[in-house]
Formats: sequence, C-alpha cells, structure tokens
Amino acid sequence: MEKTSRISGFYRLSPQERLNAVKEFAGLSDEEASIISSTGALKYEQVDRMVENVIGVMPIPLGVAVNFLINGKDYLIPMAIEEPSVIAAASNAARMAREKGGFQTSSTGPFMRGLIQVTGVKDPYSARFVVLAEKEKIMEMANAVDPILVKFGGGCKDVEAYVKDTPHGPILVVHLIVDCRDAMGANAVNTMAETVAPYIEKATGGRVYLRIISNLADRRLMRARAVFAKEAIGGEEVVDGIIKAYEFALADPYRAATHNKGIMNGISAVTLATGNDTRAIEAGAHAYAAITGTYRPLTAYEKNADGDLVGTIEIPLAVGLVGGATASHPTARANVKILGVKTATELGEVMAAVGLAQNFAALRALATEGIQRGHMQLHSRNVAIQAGATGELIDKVAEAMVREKKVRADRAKELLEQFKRQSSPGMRTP
Ligand SMILES: CC(C)(COP(=O)([O-])OP(=O)([O-])OC[C@H]1O[C@@H](n2cnc3c(N)ncnc32)[C@H](O)[C@@H]1OP(=O)([O-])[O-])[C@@H](O)C(=O)NCCC(=O)NCCSC(=O)C[C@@](C)(O)CC(=O)[O-]
Ligand SMILES: NC(=O)C1=CN([C@@H]2O[C@H](COP(=O)(O)OP(=O)(O)OC[C@H]3O[C@@H](n4cnc5c(N)ncnc54)[C@H](OP(=O)(O)O)[C@@H]3O)[C@@H](O)[C@H]2O)C=CC1
Repeated sequence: MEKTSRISGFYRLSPQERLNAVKEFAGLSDEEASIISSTGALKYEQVDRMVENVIGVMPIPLGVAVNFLINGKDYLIPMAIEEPSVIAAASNAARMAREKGGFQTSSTGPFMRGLIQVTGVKDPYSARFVVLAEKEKIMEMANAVDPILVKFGGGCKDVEAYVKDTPHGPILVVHLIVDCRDAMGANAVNTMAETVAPYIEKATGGRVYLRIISNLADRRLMRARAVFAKEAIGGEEVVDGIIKAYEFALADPYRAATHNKGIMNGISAVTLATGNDTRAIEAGAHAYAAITGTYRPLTAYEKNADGDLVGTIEIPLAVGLVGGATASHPTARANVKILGVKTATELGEVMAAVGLAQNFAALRALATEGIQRGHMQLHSRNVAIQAGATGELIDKVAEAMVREKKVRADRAKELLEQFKRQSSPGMRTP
C-alpha cells in the first residue's frame, strides 16, 4: 500500500499507537522505537500533555557550568545542549572572571510589548492621539483580565502608539507595555491585547488584525559586565586580540552572526534547561542585534585604565519561572532549583552573564590558538562514537585523533579497526 502522511485524527491516538504508526511508516526497528519511547524521568502521560501528537522524547545532555560568581553570589548553571565544549568554555571563562570579582549585572525590568495592528483608519495620526488619551481606560481593561499578575505587582503599565506605512496604506500600531513579573508573559500579554482590541477599533474607527506579543523585548534588557585581568587570560596580546575580534564583529555582519551564535550557545542552553522558550529568546536576541538597522554584536570589549579587558553584554531575555514548561517539566523545575534564582529577572541576569562568559571563551580561543584544539578535543569523543567505538575504545580513539590532530570520521574508523585488531587474541604477542 502507498505510504501517506495524511493521518486524520492522529492526535486522538495514544502515544504508543502513534509510535506504532510512525514505526510502520518509517520502517523503524523495535530497538529504534523503544529508544524514542523511553521517556526517562518523564511519564508518557506528562509529555503527551505538553505538546501534540507525542510519540516519545528527544533527550539532550544536561551539564552544569561551574565557577560562576555573579553579583557576589556563587551559581551552578544547568545547561541543556548537544554541542561539545560549550559547558567547558563557559566554566573556563567564569573561572577567569573570578579574579576581578566575577560578573555584575543589572536590567530594565520584566516589561513586554503587546502589539495591536489597526488598519483602515482614515486619520491615523489623530487616531494615535485618541488612543493615547484613552490610555488609562485601555490599561484598566487589560488589567482586569489578569488579576493574579496585577496582584504580584505586574500588569499593563503603559500604552504607546505610532503610525507605519504599508503597501495598503498607513496602519496604527498600538503597544501595551506589560510588566510580566515572573512570567515570560506571552499568554498574559496576548490575552490583554485581544481583550482591548474591540475598544481600540471603536475608538479609532479602524479594523484590528493582529493582537500578539512582540519578541523584540527591548523593555526586558539584561546586562552583565566583567573585568578579565590581563594576567589571568594570557597577557596584553590576548586582551588586544579579543578587542580586535570584537571590532571585526562590529564592522562585519558575517562575523557578527557567528559572534552572536557563540553567545547564544550558552543562553539557549540555559533557556532549554529551565524549560523556557528558545525560539522567543533567539528571535529577541537577533532582532535586538539589528535594532539600529545594522546587525551588530551583542557584547562589547574594551581595555580599562589598568590594561585589563572589560566585557559587557546587553540582551533582551524574556524568560519566566512560572507558566510555560518551566512549571510543568520536572527537570526544568529541578534545574531552576540548582540555579537558585528567585525571580525571572534574576534568571535573565544570570543568563546574560553566561552569554558574556561564553562569548569571551570563544573569542579568547579564536584570537589565540584557534577554536579547533579545545573544541575538537571534546568533539573527538562524538566522532569516535559515530565511527562505532564503544566502551573504553571511545576515549582511546578520541585521544589518538587529538594527538595526531586528525579528528575525522575516516581516521576514527581506521584507528578503531587498528585498536580492535591489537586487542584481538590472535594479534597478541605470545
Ligand atoms: C575547551 C576549553 C575550555 C579548554 O581549555 P584549556 O585551556 O585546555 O583548559 P584547562 O585544562 O586549562 O582548564 C581550564 C578550565 O576549563 C574548564 N574545562 C577544561 N576542560 C574541560 C572539560 N573537558 N570539561 C569541563 N570543563 C573543562 C574547567 O573549568 C577548567 O578549570 P579547572 O576545572 O581545571 O579548574 C577552551 O579551549 C575553550 O574555552 N575553548 C572555547 C570553546 C568554545 O567556545 N566552544 C563553543 C563551541 S564553538 C562555537 O559554536 C562558537 C564559535 C566559536 O563559533 C563562536 C564564535 O566564533 O565567536
Ligand atoms: N511569540 C511568543 O513568544 C509566544 C509564546 N507563547 C508561549 O507562551 C508561554 C509563556 O506564557 P506566559 O504568559 O508566561 O505563561 P502562563 O500564562 O502560563 O503564565 C503566566 C501567568 O501566571 C500567573 N502568575 C502566577 N504567579 C506569577 C508571578 N509571580 N509573576 C507573573 N505571573 C504569575 C499570572 O496570572 P494567571 O494565573 O491569571 O494566568 C500570569 O498571567 C510559553 O510557553 C511560550 O512558548 C505563546 C504565544 C506566542
């Protein structure tokens, strides 16, 4: 029979039934199906309630970066990531930052923007004034739908509006500025935007289309700063090399994209480990990097009067401790406990420090010996596993490749065969 992906009511099946259907469709072996369905600490019923059409889980390694001293407090940082050397690099940078007191952080507060797109307004500039004059009423309506958020000191705190040109004529864009406290805030903000939309339509005579949170969270900026003593990082030449690396990113978006990817190595890993929305965080970070119209690095580096390196980062981080998977995923909850953060803003500030550390470690490697030695050394075990190595042969093959500076799949296979031959009884010297 012809295979088809048109499966009506797939969502009504149990996870096991869905998995059976997928197994048949894709020709999975019993072993492959059982790997997908082994949900570890989670129960099948739990994951089945988190997203749709569940067949199993995709486990990602969870590690802990050490050495972080932030605002005088010691933190262990849980990081969920598949890429080798990221956790080692963060720990390495945090170790070097400690000498001058670690990281200092600050932030703007947990404000998000809810956007309301008003179209077909005859006099949009005048409509803008009407909306602004109705600010108190609009905020009151928005806050009425989330008394719990208001109880915690949050809620809609301001209304902004501006006119934008589009191919179908000018539109009025209204922003609800919402203090989300310890929530990421998307559900809260979207509900508020949908609630006030009919009132805005009436007040402006326009037609509202989109009512949705903005992920360009420029009112939820997290900042971190660290001084890296020149002696601790390899001397003046290393300081200059890192500043030149930063200047490259400042001058060239091709480099800035990779520079920022390095920052997000750390930030996305903490986002995932704490059950936060990785897409929201990535979208916000890259949109903010381009907010001036030119895509720029999210960190900056300069030399202080003592000749030490000063690194800074400013990045929007819409993360929460309540809502989303943070509250429902047991591993995320345990990871928040490891972090010991008490508010969403504290989590965001810690994450900014991790982003700065991650970027510093990568730039230090890039500006000196290159990224491959440290990274490939740690990646070599993956290459050995891919070549079929198991048990103690993994480290043996990995170490041999690093020694030879040939961390490649073909070499891993050759070495594996060689080690296997050496250890087989027939090859032993009598
Ligand atoms: C990899 C290191 C840390 C080695 O660095 P090293 O100098 O060989 O390490 P070390 O043996 O001197 O150890 C220093 C510290 O690093 C940590 N450390 C050291 N080894 C380990 C390990 N195995 N597991 C866990 N932690 C480790 C650990 O904290 C240790 O302190 P200690 O515990 O000894 O007191 C260094 O070379 C490094 O920081 N490299 C940067 C690697 C990196 O940035 N990786 C990210 C992936 S590459 C990428 O995606 C981004 C990029 C690069 O494209 C971004 C960009 O272009 O900007
Ligand atoms: N563009 C985007 O980024 C979008 C993201 N999302 C998703 O939205 C989810 C996050 O939404 P979010 O609104 O944070 O989650 P929730 O709606 O689950 O949680 C927020 C709610 O928790 C209650 N709450 C309890 N204690 C607190 C506290 N201390 N601080 C703040 N609120 C508190 C509030 O009121 P109450 O109990 O009355 O609700 C608040 O509205 C994520 O899963 C994200 O992936 C969804 C749509 C779009």
